Amino acid sequence: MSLLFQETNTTSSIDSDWHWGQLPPASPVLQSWLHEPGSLTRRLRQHCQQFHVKVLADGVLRPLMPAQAEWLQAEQGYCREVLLCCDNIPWVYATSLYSPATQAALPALSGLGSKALGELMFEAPDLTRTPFELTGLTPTQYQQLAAHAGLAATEPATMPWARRSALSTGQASVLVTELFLPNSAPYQDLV
Ligand SMILES: C=C(O[C@@H]1C=C(C(=O)O)C=C[C@H]1O)C(=O)O
Repeated sequence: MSLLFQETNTTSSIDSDWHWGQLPPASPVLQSWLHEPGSLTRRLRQHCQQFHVKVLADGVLRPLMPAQAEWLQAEQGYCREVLLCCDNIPWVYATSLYSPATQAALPALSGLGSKALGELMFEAPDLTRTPFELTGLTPTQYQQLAAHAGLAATEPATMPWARRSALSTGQASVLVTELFLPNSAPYQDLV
């Protein structure tokens, strides 16, 4: 499945191979961020004075790519694209994808605004998540994403890594993809 979700034909998607397991090698700091089991929002808050969520897009997703439709098991879905910012610097580009059934089961998802999705979902005592899948972006893929998300299109010094995992509570399930942006703390021992 692609990293970026198509929305009303306006955004492009980046095809990327997702892997299970211990990727990438050699950086304990990056590993710990990629495998953080708790709320990423909570962890990011610990690294800055001021945390905020910048919503890039929020709405119905149509048409869906086949793999997205397969995951959603629905003809359409909802997609939210955000930047998680620490002291005004974007550290994480995140997308979340969910079906109309999930929206019905968890209506608060629709009114999140600048509240972080993690702050809603991690309140649920029965929250579970699927094992993380990881992928690294090529410089070209990163430039494509940077242009889409309005980020500085500088060549990243290290390969940018993303993770994805589905968060579930009750009948609600949200596929969350998070890309750690270049120059954020997860890469501190790589640059
Ligand atoms: C899933 C979490 O929520 C974060 C917040 C998001 C949002 O507000 O859209 C999206 C993905 C996450 O990185 C989390 O904190 O772990």
